[in-house]
Amino acid sequence: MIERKRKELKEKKKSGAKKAVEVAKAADEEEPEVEDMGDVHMDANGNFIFENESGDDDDDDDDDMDLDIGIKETDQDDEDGADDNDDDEEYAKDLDTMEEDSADELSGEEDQVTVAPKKSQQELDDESDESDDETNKIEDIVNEKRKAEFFAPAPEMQEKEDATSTETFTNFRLSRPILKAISDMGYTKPTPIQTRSIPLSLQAHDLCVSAQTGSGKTLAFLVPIIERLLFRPKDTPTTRVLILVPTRELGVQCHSVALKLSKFTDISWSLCVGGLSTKVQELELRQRPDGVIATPGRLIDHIRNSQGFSLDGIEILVIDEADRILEDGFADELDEIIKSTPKSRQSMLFSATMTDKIEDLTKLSLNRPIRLFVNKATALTSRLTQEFVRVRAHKEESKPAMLLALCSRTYKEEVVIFFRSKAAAHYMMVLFGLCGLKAAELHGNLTQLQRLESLEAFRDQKANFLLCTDLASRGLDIPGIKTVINYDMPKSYSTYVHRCGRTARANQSGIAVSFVGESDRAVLKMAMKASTDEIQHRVIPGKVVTRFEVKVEEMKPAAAEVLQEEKKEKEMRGLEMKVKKMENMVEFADDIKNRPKKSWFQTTAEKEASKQLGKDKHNEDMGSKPLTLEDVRTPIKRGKFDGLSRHKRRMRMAKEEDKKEMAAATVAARSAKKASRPGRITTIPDSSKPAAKSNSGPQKKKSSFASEASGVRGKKKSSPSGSGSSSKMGAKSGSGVAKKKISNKKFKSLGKHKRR
Ligand SMILES: Nc1ncnc2c1ncn2[C@@H]1O[C@H](COP(=O)(O)OP(=O)(O)OP(=O)(O)O)[C@@H](O)[C@H]1O
Repeated sequence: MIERKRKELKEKKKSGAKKAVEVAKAADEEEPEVEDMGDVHMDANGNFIFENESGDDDDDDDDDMDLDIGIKETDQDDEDGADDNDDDEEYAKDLDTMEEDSADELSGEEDQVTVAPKKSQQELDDESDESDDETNKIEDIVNEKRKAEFFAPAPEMQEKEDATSTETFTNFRLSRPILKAISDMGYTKPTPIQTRSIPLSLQAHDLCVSAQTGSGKTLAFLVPIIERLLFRPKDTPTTRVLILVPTRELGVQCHSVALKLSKFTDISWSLCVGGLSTKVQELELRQRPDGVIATPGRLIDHIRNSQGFSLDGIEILVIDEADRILEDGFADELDEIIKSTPKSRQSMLFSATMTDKIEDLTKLSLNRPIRLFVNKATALTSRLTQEFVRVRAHKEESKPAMLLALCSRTYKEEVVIFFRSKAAAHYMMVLFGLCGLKAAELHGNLTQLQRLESLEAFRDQKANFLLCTDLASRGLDIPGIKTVINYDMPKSYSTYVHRCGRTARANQSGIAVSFVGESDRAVLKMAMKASTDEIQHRVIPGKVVTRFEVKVEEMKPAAAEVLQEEKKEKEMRGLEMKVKKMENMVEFADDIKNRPKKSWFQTTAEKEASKQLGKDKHNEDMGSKPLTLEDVRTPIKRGKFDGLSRHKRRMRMAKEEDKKEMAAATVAARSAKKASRPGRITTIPDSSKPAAKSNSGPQKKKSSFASEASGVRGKKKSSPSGSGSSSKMGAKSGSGVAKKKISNKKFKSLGKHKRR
């Protein structure tokens, strides 16, 4: 009796699952294409067309990733030899829960925020493709050995975690003027990284330093530099210190801290970054300032073209955000800079995501550097709350509405919002303006003046929102930023760390909210793995999103008008500049002819290639094989298994081999069978038979965001409650239309083994 009942129940669930699969599949086929933000254009109807500016294709790896909710996992269970019915039951359970928890069904107007259950480190490690890879272990051992040879051992005291407790700045035996400046700036105790690195830096050790964002690395390198500069020989002015930074804004910021710290000294600093007057910088450099803070490109320009300027006297070189400068297409510039400085210099590298890869570091000709990794376990502080908002593939176009909902209702001030492209940031800036939200933008399409003005407006709280690209992701220190929103999730975890690090700085707390789409799960997974704290899942009620979608629709014509006007203005400005240039060429013809020819470090094409190289390398997520510019100049032939992890590559290769063997065996069996048959006399084609149906069409993958975000994968048997928290997470759709959209019409028509 019990057995019969159980069977009936199973049958019922099974048919329910199939029905759900059908509904989901049908909805899936209605899904619109995912919109990719890029350059904004307008069509004849005033609708916006986005062109992907970066040319990046997010979906490269999707085929290789286990992304599906239910379906893929069901298939996996099949491979494992699990019971078919159980698979369907589990899948049905997912879908059922999703219907219950759909964001559309949220009763109030309030967002729903729940804690995503955290996976144990063991579970996450087990999932990792390469964690149990024997070859990796050997590689790790070899790498560790190489590192032990390359780095000098850190002094014992450096390992103490509570190093700050009794330390004060006076313990470093700093000179009075600098202690006075520190006290003037309001600092009483050094931060852990300052405690550890300042004494070593004062002893002129080479350093590779990694410490959390906002932990005071700038002071950690500036204080000992200024202290040492106080004792410089003063007979001939020489530029002894060079600080390299990746962005102009970071240069401006670092320069301002250096000036404050040197306030009571006679130490001079010069700022050499792009976008500011080369002439003024040239004049300053001629005075041989004690220290120069520079971006690599502008510095090269000065080395080559500013008379009398050289790096011959450099005694201390600092590379801030060193992993960025090492990876981001700066390779050739960095080479030239390193070659121009004396080998005897002291070198210090700083970053929150500092690489300790020997291949990257050897080119800097470091002298047995000491590696200081403070809080190595996580580059993000525990004072940061991480939230994720799921964006389903078919709801990508609702992102502007979701963002406006978030910024109008929840996070209303001191918010930095990151976009993948300049155009997307600007488009949103227009929408924010039309909505009456006070915003400023910061990206590479602005002039340097506009960039600095935007920063100032945001700093002075004249703007509540700063809409920016990754230009602002590193190093910027704006006190009081409460929230960081990743409108587009970055492609690498290190960028995620730096973006989130714009908040929760210097012992303050902060929130990072990320819109996570189907292609962003790799970074989400890494964030979950790296986080020692709870991660929240935010759901914006469907009706709220719909309301803002209507608003966005209504604003489109006005936004189009604004963009159109801006375009015209830009064209006018371009024309004016051309006219001015021609006038100058006529007026100063002699002068121009007699000027020494400027030498450029890279041609525009080479710069582009270099940039692309940087992008690719950056996206490799802390890099693996060092690429050369040549790799970019000559198109790389991609192998069949390129880009796959070793584990996946081996799986694929094994599968292919199995396939080949099977095919060979089938052919052999067929020909043996054929050979044993008596020979035919004639063959009559049977036109009445229908052609065999092909079921080999491409298979669309399904989402498993819920399981990723909740930390529970598809084989829900591990959940003791049996409720399957993954299904719960999945149900809380950001847009609240979960039940409608997972379709399986196409799927249903196929046999289960053919689905695979
Ligand atoms: N000893 C200190 N005591 C209190 N606050 C400090 C101290 N040192 C630095 N700060 C403050 O901490 C904040 C972050 O410092 P800083 O910009 O140097 O961080 P960072 O580690 O370089 O961050 P990022 O990795 O994002 O570049 C600044 O606002 C700075 O004023």
